[in-house]
Amino acid sequence: MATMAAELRPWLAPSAAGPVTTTVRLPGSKSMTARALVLAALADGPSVIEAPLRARDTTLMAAGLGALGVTVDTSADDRWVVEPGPLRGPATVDVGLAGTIMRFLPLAAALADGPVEFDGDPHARNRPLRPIIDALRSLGVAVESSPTGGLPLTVHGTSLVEGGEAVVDASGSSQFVSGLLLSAARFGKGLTLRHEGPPVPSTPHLRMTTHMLRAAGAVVDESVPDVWVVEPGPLHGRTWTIEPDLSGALPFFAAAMVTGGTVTLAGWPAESWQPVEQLSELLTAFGAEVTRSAGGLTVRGTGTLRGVTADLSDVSEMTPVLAALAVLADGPSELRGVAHIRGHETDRIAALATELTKVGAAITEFPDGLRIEPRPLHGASFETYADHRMAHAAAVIGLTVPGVQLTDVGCTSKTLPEFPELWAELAARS
Ligand SMILES: O=C(O)C1=C[C@@H](OP(=O)(O)O)[C@@H](O)[C@H](O)C1
Ligand SMILES: C=C(OP(=O)(O)O)C(=O)O
Repeated sequence: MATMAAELRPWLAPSAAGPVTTTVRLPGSKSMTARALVLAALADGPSVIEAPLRARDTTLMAAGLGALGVTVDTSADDRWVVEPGPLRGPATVDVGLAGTIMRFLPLAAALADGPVEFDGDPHARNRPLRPIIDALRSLGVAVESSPTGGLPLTVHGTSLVEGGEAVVDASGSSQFVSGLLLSAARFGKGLTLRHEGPPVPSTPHLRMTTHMLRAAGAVVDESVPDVWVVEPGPLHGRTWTIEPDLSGALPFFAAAMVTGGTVTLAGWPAESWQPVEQLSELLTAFGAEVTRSAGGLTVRGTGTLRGVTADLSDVSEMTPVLAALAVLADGPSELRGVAHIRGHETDRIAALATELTKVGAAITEFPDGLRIEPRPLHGASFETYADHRMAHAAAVIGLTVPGVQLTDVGCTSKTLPEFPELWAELAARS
C-alpha cells in the first residue's frame, strides 16, 4: 500500500534584494497537533483542537485515526473536532513519511478490535521502528513486520493491552518513548517504561508528551531519569490550543539573520511546550538578537553571522536549517550530537554533506554531525530527498546565493504546504 511519490516540483529559491523585515503568521506545531489528535482519540469524550497544523503529517494522522473508527472533523481550518469511539480493525493506515504516525499509532492500534496494517512512502520503510515492535511484543501484542523490523507492519489488536513494564532503546528516536507513553494510560496496568541505551535525543519532545498527557488527565511520574510511569486511567476530552510551530518558523528567522533584517513570529505564547530557550541560545550564538514581546517572538539579524560549535541533540530536527546558517557564517561551525538524524526523512547528515558541498562549502562528515567551513558560495542544483527541512535549508541559502535550484519544493507539504508562497512573500519584503 506504499503511497506513490508526488510529482516533483522544481523551484528556484528566490533571492532577497536587502534585509528581510516582516511579521509571519504560521500554522500550529506538528508535534503538538499529532499528540492532541492521539490523546483526543483515546479520550472519554469529545475534544477540540484549535489552530491545528493542516499538513500532510497531520492530515494523514487524522485519516489514520478515522480508519480506526474515530471521527475527526477537519473541515474548519482553525478548529478540528474529535469524537472518540471504540477503536476498530481491520483497518489500514498510510503513515506517509511521518515518524509521528509510524511510532504513535501502532500503540493505539493495539487497542483496536482487529488487525491494523501500516505502510507509507518508500523511504518510510527505511526509518527505524524495531524498538516499538519489540516493546509491543513484550507487552503481549501480536505484530507482523518486515524482516528488517520496519514497515510494512500489521498490529493484531484485541481491544485490550495489559501493560505493565517495558524496556526500550530510544537512542534512535525520542518518538519510541512518546509513542508508548501516549497510549499507556489506556493499558490495563498502565506502563512503566525504561530506556536502556545511549542517550535519548530530542528530549524536549518527551517533555511535550508528558505535559500533554497530564493536561489530558493522566498521572505520569518521570522523577527517575530514563524511566516513565503512566498510571492506568481515563484520558479526558478537552480543548487543545496549538502553538505556532517553532521548527517551521526557523527558516523564517534564519532569513532575518542572513539578510540583516527582522522577523517576528506572531501569536507566540508566553509559555511554550517547544524548545524555545535552546533555540534562542543557539541563534544568539550565531549572532542574532532574540526577544519575546506581546507581538510575538522576534529574531533580528545583527549583520554578524558567526560560526558555532554546538550539540544539537535537543533540537535535532532543526539541524538542516542551522547547517544552512553555518555555511553563510564568517567562520567554521561544528554541529554534533545528532547521529540519529540519519534515520529522519532522509540520512540528513549525508544529504547535508553532499548538498552543502555542491553550493561550495567545505564539509567534514562525522558519524554524529558535520564540520562546516564557509567558502565563497555559488548556485547549484540542490537535491531535497523528499525532506521538507532540506528544502528549507536550500531556501535559506538561496536568499543570498543566486541560482539555488531545488529539485523539489513539493516535499514541504509534509509540515507547511504553503511554504513556497510564504517564502516568496518573505523574499519580496526585502
Ligand atoms: O515527537 C515528535 O513530535 C518529534 C520528535 C523528534 O523525533 P526524533 O527523536 O526522532 O528526533 C523530532 O525530530 C520530530 O520532528 C518530531
Ligand atoms: C524528523 C522529522 O519528522 P518526523 O516526525 O517524521 O520524524 C522532522 O519533521 O524534522
